[in-house]
Amino acid sequence: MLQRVAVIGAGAAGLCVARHILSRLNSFAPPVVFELTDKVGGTWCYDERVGTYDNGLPLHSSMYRDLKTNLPKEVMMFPDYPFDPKLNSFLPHQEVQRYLEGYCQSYNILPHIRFNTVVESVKPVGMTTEDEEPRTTWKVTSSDSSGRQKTETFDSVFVCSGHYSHPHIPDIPGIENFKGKVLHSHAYRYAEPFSGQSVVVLGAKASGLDISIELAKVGAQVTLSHGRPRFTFPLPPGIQQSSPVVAVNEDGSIRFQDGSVGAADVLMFCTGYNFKYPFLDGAELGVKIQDQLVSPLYRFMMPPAFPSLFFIGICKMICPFPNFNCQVQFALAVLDSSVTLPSVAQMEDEVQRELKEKMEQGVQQRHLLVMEQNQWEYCQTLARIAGFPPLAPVVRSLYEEVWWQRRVHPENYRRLNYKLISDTQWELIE
Ligand SMILES: Cc1cc2nc3c(=O)[nH]c(=O)nc-3n(C[C@H](O)[C@H](O)[C@H](O)COP(=O)(O)OP(=O)(O)OC[C@H]3O[C@@H](n4cnc5c(N)ncnc54)[C@H](O)[C@@H]3O)c2cc1C
Repeated sequence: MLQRVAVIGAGAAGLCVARHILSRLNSFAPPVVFELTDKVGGTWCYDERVGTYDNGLPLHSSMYRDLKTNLPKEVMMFPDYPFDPKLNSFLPHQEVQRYLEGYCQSYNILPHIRFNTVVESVKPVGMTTEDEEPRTTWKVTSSDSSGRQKTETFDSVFVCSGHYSHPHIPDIPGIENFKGKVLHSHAYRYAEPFSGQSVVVLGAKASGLDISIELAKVGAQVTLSHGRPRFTFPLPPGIQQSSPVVAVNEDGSIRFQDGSVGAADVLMFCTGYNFKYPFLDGAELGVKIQDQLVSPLYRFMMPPAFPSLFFIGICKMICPFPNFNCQVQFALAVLDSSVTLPSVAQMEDEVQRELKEKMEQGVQQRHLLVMEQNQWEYCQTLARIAGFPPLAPVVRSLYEEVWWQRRVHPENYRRLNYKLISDTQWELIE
């Protein structure tokens, strides 16, 4: 019997699931992709509004107007679907959106997407038939734009709802005393309104650094406050670094970790996002869903007790599209039984052992889903077990080159253009 798969979200991850299911129609029925907005692309759909949509749901995308990709298209692409070769390596967000629309068209995914439809609940249901092993099916309840609710049954569910939508705001004692504007990068769209203002940007990862540079360009005085080693590369004029903000004093002034005190018009939190899956009951799945961690997940995808529910793209600091592509192929190999999983107890043990090892190495709980260097071996392992082609070594080497360029020239690295010349080599082009 063909398996019925529900996909939550039509961003890059959900589209990737649909694309691979549609190429395996001997084992799977065409997927049902639920998408709460009226567009594909998720994160890459720029929306000038902030706050909520007309239907009152919170806005999903955290995209800002002038964002350019921080990965070159040569490594960012799905390995089986290149970007237009005429484009530069680093792209404005509109080009990524166009790319995802093209992907959708090429694999004829559009007819399988139910737009303006929000998944409200996903529940496992035990099912036993006479001639089969007991297995789980899933009841998925969704509601469309006219509020009509529908519950349908699926054999598996792919959670592709993204994790850059729910702002993480660290607890800062006295923040209620701050007299200026407080916002999170989720609600940042462009720099002009901050011209001439003093802005303390909290956090210096990708968004913190990029937004600081945008703000400085329009004449804001930026204090980039972070707990990382002080950056030694030149920052543009208008940006100074400081230690983390530890409190806001009663008079509204800001206290930093090194004891200094400052004033600002704006506090801009570039402090990342929380995991939130309002349609899942973690306890029922044996999974703890915390702000910064979802665990245990076998191979960073499946709750051990429910290996027909898959989280795609949950890890941080990865090369997203290639990573999704590996996870999806692995997950489908599990579903069509070309991969046999260990027992539930063994999967649980393995995840707990890995978590324990990381904590013993000093990894903080909120960083347990950060993959960074381990992502390549992870993808390699998925490919080996499920028998699909591994990522070409050039993806890693160019990714690492760009990573280094970004650290040294955060303002200028996007001017470079690259060309892949083989599976193992790239070159810099004029
Ligand atoms: C500011 C910013 C810059 C980035 N820059 C880069 C970059 O340069 N290069 C790169 O490779 N990656 C970048 N990323 C990472 C980016 O998030 C991933 O590349 C990728 O787009 C994530 O895709 P996704 O499908 O997992 O999630 P999303 O793109 O977030 O898609 C999730 C989809 O699920 C839908 N959805 C959510 N909940 C429900 C529900 N209950 N029911 C139905 N639908 C639902 C949403 O509407 C959305 O369409 C960036 C991220 C951000 C936030």
